[in-house]
This record gives sequence, structure tokens and C-alpha cells, in this order.
Amino acid sequence: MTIQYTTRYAIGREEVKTFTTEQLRAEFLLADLMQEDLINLVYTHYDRYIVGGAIPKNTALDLISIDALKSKYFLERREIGFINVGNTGTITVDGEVFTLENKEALYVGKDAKSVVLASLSINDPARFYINSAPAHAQYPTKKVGMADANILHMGSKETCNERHIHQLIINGIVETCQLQMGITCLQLGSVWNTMPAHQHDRRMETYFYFDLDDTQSVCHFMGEPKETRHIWVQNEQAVVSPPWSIHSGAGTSNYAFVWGMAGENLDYDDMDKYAPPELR
Ligand SMILES: O=C[C@H](O)[C@@H](O)CC(=O)C(=O)O
Ligand SMILES: [Zn+2]
Repeated sequence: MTIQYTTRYAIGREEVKTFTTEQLRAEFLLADLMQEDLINLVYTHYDRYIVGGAIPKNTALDLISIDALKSKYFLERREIGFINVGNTGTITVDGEVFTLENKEALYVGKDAKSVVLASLSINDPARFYINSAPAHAQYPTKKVGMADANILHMGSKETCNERHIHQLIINGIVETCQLQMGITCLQLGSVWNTMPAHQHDRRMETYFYFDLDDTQSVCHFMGEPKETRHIWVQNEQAVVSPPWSIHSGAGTSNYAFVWGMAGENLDYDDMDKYAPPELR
């Protein structure tokens, strides 16, 4: 077996107020996404967003359909984005080979029938982070490197949140139905992401933290702005953010993360922001 999935059902705002640490982690933390020789997926019921990881080491990995989709092939009614957080890898889409270096992205549109993931080197495999959302129109498959990214310079040293947001799979760079993905890199000495924090009740979002040293950790904040909770996250772990939740974090060092989202529109800037003193 080279593909597997688990399911996360949608949790409500009221329930979360009563959750223990373990309950929060069981519902929102995706701890073991990246596994060797496995496409490991989580099917969420937040906008039917799928989050996953894949390390093709000893074998190429075929993205076949999973039972949750009841479709002949994975992208029959979906679009998908890959970001490589490991070493050089290839993604072959209906026979066409795309090579992805570290931090490069590939958008694959609906209707592609065969998607195969592989690494260039067994010793230094690719590590593909995967996000997928339902799609009802077909757009071309497109690779987006860091040089093609739209970069936003955000935050400052003084507020410990100096960071570069690389918009990769985003309207204007690729044609996409609802999937949007990018990489945010915290500068040395900066630890806070997404501060001021925000909500976008029309879109869910997932953060996948990486390039974080094993001796360090990120405290990820979720919940309604006046009822926040936290989840401690380590390297290559993700947190699912329901549409009603903020998503922000502070690390014990700098780090990078992939953000990915889907829902109502493709307007990256439509966030409802909360200044730090407003949070509870
Ligand atoms: O809706 C947008 C997303 O939450 C992220 O792009 C925000 C982010 O990377 C940051 O401010 O550090
Ligand atoms: Zn957001």
C-alpha cells in the first residue's frame, strides 16, 4: 500500500472551548504527515480540503483515488498543489515530467489522470507537502518556483515578526478554482507569524511548519479571537484551521511554513484582522 488516508470531521466553535490538550491535538494537529514510501493524506470536512505528505524514497508513488472521493481517479473533481520541502523530486503528470527543487511548487488541475511522485536520490529524497480542494473547472498544470513567487515583505525586527510571504499558487500566478498556497519564511531573530492575527470566515486554512530545528518548537494559536487556544507544533507538523479560527504562531526560533487554503473566493487580502490587544 502506497497511499492511505484518515478523516477529520468538522468541529464547532462551542465544542472547542471545552477541549483538553489531547482533544485539541487529536482534532487539529496533523503530526505524522511525512512518511517514507507513502502518500499519507488527511481528508478534512473543512471545505473538503485534503492535506498530506509523501516521501518517495525506494519507490515512485502513484496518486491513485481514495475511497473517500468515490471517483475513478484522484483529480476527477479536484485540483491539487505540491510543495517540495526536501531534496530534488519529480512529479509526472500524464507523462509530462516536472522537476521540483526545494521550496518549489506544482499546481495540477482537474482531469489529470496520472500523477506520480519520485525522488532524484534515494539518500536525499524529495518531501512533498500536499493540499487539494474540490474543483469544477480545469486549469493548466503549472510549476511555480521561488523566483516566480509574488513576495510580500511583512512585519519588523522590532515586533519580532519580520517575514517574507512567497505567494506561489495564487490567483495571478496560476489559474486556480479555490486552492491557494505559499511559503512564509521568518527572518533570523523573528518568531511571530501572522501577527496581527486574522480570520477569514469564508475560507479554511492549514499551516505546515518546516525548516524548524528539532530542538525548537512553535506555539500555534487557534480559536476565535476572544477565545484562543494553543497547540505546540514541531518540524513538519501541520495544524488545520477551521474558517472561524485565527491562525498565528510564535516559535522558539525562526522557521518557515506552508500556508494553504480554500473556500469562498481568491482574494488573499480579504482578512478580518485583530490587533494584539484585542486577543483573549
Ligand atoms: O491568509 C493568509 C495566511 O494566513 C498567510 O499567508 C499569512 C502569513 O503567512 C503571515 O502573515 O505570516
Ligand atoms: Zn489566513
